[in-house]
Amino acid sequence: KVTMDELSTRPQKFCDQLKDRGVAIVQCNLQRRRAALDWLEAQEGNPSEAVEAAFCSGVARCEDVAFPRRLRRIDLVPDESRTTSGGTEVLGLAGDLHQVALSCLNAIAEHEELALEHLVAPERLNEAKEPSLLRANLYNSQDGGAGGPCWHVDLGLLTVMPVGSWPAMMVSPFHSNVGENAFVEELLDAESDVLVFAGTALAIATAGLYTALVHGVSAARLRRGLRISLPYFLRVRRGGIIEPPAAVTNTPLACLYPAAVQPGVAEPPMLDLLRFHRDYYGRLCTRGQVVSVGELAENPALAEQVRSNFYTDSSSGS
Ligand SMILES: O=C(O)CCC(=O)C(=O)O
Ligand SMILES: [Fe+2]
Repeated sequence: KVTMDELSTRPQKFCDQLKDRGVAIVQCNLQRRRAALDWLEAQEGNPSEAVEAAFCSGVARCEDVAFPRRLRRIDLVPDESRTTSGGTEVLGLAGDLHQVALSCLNAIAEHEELALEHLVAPERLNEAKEPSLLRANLYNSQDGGAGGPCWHVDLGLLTVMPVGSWPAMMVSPFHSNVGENAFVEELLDAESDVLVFAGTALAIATAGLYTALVHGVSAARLRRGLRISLPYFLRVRRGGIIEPPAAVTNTPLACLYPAAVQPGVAEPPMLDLLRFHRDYYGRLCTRGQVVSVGELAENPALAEQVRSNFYTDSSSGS
């Protein structure tokens, strides 16, 4: 386990763990976790408008989704301002996890001598399509788990995740050194530890030095009752441009797993993610079947579907 102090004093320890196992464990302040879970649990049956109304505009979004499985998602961006009613602990937790995520990103930036900090900035939900946010997933135990574990990678730079109501997340055997236990949350002290792992954007920004962790959620373990998980996603800000590290510009980035790479658009490749991944992985990924970039390129009908149906952003231009 890595302490918050060690992130700045011994960044290599954290970076080695992340690279070797695909996931690192960081000890931090999780005082608000329990109260946040309690508050969220009470929101299960509330109308989504009522959940959002507990926060200032642009801070919360509550959606009941059916894909890839039936669940309620409460997204919260860290925000200093007061809640209008309740929800203080969960908003505070979002802020705490954001700080942990930034410290982790800084450790990578320092150890790898890469400029990464400029890629992130606080944004409200109405300012960016997919800003950095805390996502409370409220899984319905009636779902049945027909979708299986829904293997996927997260789209952002880093995901920081405390233990949910109980451990159910599995890390995939695709990652080389994951170890014996696929249920990595079981390695955590719920009161003080978070899992940290990379998403697609970090894989691109480091030219594959760090790879996105393939993970999913055990359907069997969701049948125990209402389970809440609390991942915090640190993402590239709107307009943030990732330039692959100079030393490795010849790496064929398209093979690093990211969906948003468009080979040959610029030399050396310049990538403006523009929140493409969420659409790609979140909507085109069926039952964990990630569509490859090559497949997209060879299938004009699919490409057109992505362009016209998913890749629209009326507020674009910044
Ligand atoms: O619920 C979990 O444990 C993991 C959730 C997750 O992977 C996600 O929301 O991207
Ligand atoms: Fe995930």
